[in-house]
Amino acid sequence: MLFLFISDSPLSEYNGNQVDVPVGTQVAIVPWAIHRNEDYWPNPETFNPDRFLPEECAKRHAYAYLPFSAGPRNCIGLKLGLNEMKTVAAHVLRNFNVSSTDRFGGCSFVAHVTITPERDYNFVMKRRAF
Ligand code: HEM
Repeated sequence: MLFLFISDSPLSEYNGNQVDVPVGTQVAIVPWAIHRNEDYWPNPETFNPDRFLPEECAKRHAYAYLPFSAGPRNCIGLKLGLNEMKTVAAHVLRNFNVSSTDRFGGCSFVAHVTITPERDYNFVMKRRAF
């Protein structure tokens, strides 16, 4: 799926395999919107890691999930980034109980180069006893 922003016209959505793009068109691919498209991600705001089971991934369009972009100019740090995140998450969760009074549903975000929380969120980290 490709979202086209054509000049100042409203967002148009295209669901086929090819589209004619007029000269001068600015094209923006919006992963935030793609990752919340109910056609690919039912209840998109629900935390459901099972979405990423191999058999579930096989059912989806290859470009339905684009955190590292796709194609010849995708992120060269993809594997390093994923491994770093898993390593940090494993170390933190192994050593700390993490809680928060903030709820994800109450979060709001602003669009910068990357999408950023609008404000700080408080977490409590208590070292786990072994
Ligand atoms: C969670 C971590 C990361 C995310 C979500 C991420 C995401 C992305 C995305 C979406 C792009 C494409 C940007 C575009 O369309 O122009 C990109 C490109 C790139 N990323 Fe990452 N990235 C991450 C980590 C890293 C790391 C760890 C490195 C290097 C060690 C890296 C190096 C690059 C480079 C060099 C490009 C440009 C590739 C090119 O234009 O051919 N990224 N990244």
